[in-house]
Amino acid sequence: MDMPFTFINSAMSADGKISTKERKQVRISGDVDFDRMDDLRATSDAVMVGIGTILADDSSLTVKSEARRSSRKSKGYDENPIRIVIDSKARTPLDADIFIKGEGKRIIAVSGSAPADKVEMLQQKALVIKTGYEQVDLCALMKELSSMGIRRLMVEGGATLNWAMLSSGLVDEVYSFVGNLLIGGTSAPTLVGGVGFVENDILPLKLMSLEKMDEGVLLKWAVINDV
Ligand SMILES: NC(=O)C1=CN([C@@H]2O[C@H](COP(=O)(O)OP(=O)(O)OC[C@H]3O[C@@H](n4cnc5c(N)ncnc54)[C@H](OP(=O)(O)O)[C@@H]3O)[C@@H](O)[C@H]2O)C=CC1
Ligand SMILES: Nc1nc(O)c(N)c(N[C@@H]2O[C@H](COP(=O)(O)O)[C@@H](O)[C@H]2O)n1
Repeated sequence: MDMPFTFINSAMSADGKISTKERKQVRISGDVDFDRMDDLRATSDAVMVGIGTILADDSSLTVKSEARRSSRKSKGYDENPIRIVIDSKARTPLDADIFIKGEGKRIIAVSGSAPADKVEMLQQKALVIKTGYEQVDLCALMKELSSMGIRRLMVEGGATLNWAMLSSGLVDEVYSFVGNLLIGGTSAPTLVGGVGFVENDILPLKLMSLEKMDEGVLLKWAVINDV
């Protein structure tokens, strides 16, 4: 089965950090990059984040531009792409902005380790898809998303989900805005977290484009998965 075309979009500091050591959201992008991100959301079938990002940032993942929302509507789509949270243990708060803000479908991807009562509560707010035992089985989930008609998937982090998707060979492209600031801190999350690759398994990239944007640089990379 064809997997969705999947890209990661992220903003990082000049030292590769995507937030602070307290995992607090930092404004790294300028207005132009935020607008570019909004356009990516508006042109995607679904936007995915990890539960760490929901708990840290309370992201709504909505399309901010009214014109883009109207354009989606006029084509018969919901105003916002399907919003997906990767949340093995069903920890997504019921009052999270992702449920409160904006119209459109939500998917909470849980695993067999999610408590039944929490799953039941989430089912009142979203479609709940269960894969895997302890953690969400991302490959199985991606197949299911594909069977639902999701062709273009935007992954918005954070570090742990980025690692899990990349190390499972599920990402086609990575778009990284590099901003004009240094965050520092060994424990501050970087673009890709997780356990990391050993030397023989390091994932190669091909540079697609490089563009000066706001006070930083936008890098677009293709992931070479088949080496
Ligand atoms: N600058 C930027 O562009 C962005 C920055 N961020 C920042 O990133 C930080 C959050 O990143 P992080 O803490 O890494 O959290 P993530 O958002 O990456 O979520 C990670 C969690 O996903 C869950 N998960 C479920 N299934 C899997 C799986 N198969 N593999 C891996 N994880 C899985 C795990 O929790 P469980 O086991 O409970 O399911 C895991 O802890 C915040 O500080 C946020 O501000 C986030 C997005 C964009
Ligand atoms: N692209 C980008 N640039 C930055 O400077 C950022 N701080 C982020 N952060 C992520 O943007 C998302 C916020 O979404 P909503 O505005 O709530 O819809 C969230 O995922 C942040 O972590 N991104």
